[in-house]
Amino acid sequence: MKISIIGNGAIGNLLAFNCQQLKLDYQVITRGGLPIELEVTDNIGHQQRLSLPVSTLKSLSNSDIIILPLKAYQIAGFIEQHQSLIHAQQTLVLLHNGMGTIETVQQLLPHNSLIAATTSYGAFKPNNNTLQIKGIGESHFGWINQTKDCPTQIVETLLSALLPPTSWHQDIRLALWLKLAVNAAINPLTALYNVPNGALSGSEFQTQISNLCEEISRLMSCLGFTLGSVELLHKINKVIKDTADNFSSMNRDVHAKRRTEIDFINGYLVLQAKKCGLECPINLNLFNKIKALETKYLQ
Ligand SMILES: NC(=O)C1=CN([C@@H]2O[C@H](COP(=O)(O)OP(=O)(O)OC[C@H]3O[C@@H](n4cnc5c(N)ncnc54)[C@H](OP(=O)(O)O)[C@@H]3O)[C@@H](O)[C@H]2O)C=CC1
Ligand SMILES: CC(C)(CO)C(=O)C(=O)O
Repeated sequence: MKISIIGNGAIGNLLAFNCQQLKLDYQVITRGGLPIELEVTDNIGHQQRLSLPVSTLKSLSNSDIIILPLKAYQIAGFIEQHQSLIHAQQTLVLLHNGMGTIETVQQLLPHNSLIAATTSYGAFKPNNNTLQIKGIGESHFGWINQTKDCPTQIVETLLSALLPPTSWHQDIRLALWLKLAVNAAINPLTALYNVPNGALSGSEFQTQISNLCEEISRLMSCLGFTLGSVELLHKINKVIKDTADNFSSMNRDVHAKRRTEIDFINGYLVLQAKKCGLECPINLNLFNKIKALETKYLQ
């Protein structure tokens, strides 16, 4: 069973490193297809060199599983552009922060097996040849679509080995919503105030995060997910504590003047609230503020 990893981003390189350790058959599909020598520092400081088996999109069809560890805003473009290279026997795996891409991929590739996933691993790519594994997290997977001939057990075993510990969910959406809530609180606040995640435990942020949890909990309940705002706050504060020294991905994106994933995080929440006929002023305010920042530097 061959795995294609799309892109040599931070999470893509982490997957490649793990494939290599597990001696799996895999290829990394990059835009240029040029060779990449990677120096990997693992979470306990050990260093290893790795020559990535890089291929171009022409080789995409020679694989059984296609993992898309891309930014949420890159998913639709990738699938639209390369749809003709993907055949119906291939299983796609969406692995990104934020929500809103599943529907798009299902529309574009209705006959493929599809898995949605989320991970709390930490990976940092300071340059094209360096990967720093910052933290061993946990990963959640769930089938969105399964074709008749899909080798379910083999796919699950491979993916479970790649980002352990792994949980497989009958309905992945609750796990995705939980991660969405965590990102909706931590990412925009750390980006707007330019602080590490741990700063959000301060009382000046806790009232706003608590109000945000009430907003998200109300919305989740409208969509059929039961999770009280206190439980949500507890989960967010655990991530704040566990990743206290880290700067969130949105903080880093704003710092580097890159596009953020705000449309797929607070933006997705605002859209869903509208559909439910609910107001979500705190999410909307965070969304507008990040959009204003982004618009200024992306012009
Ligand atoms: N890094 C982390 O620790 C974590 C990240 N996540 C989430 O995982 C997702 C991926 O994050 P991360 O790895 O950090 O992001 P990166 O930006 O490092 O990785 C995305 C990679 O995909 C490449 N890419 C995009 N489109 C294409 C394409 N059409 N063909 C080939 N390559 C392409 C990008 O190349 P280019 O730069 O040229 O566009 C880039 O190298 C995000 O949603 C992030 O929020 C979740 C948990 C932890
Ligand atoms: C969980 C969190 C907030 C960790 O920094 C993250 O996923 C991110 O930075 O995008």
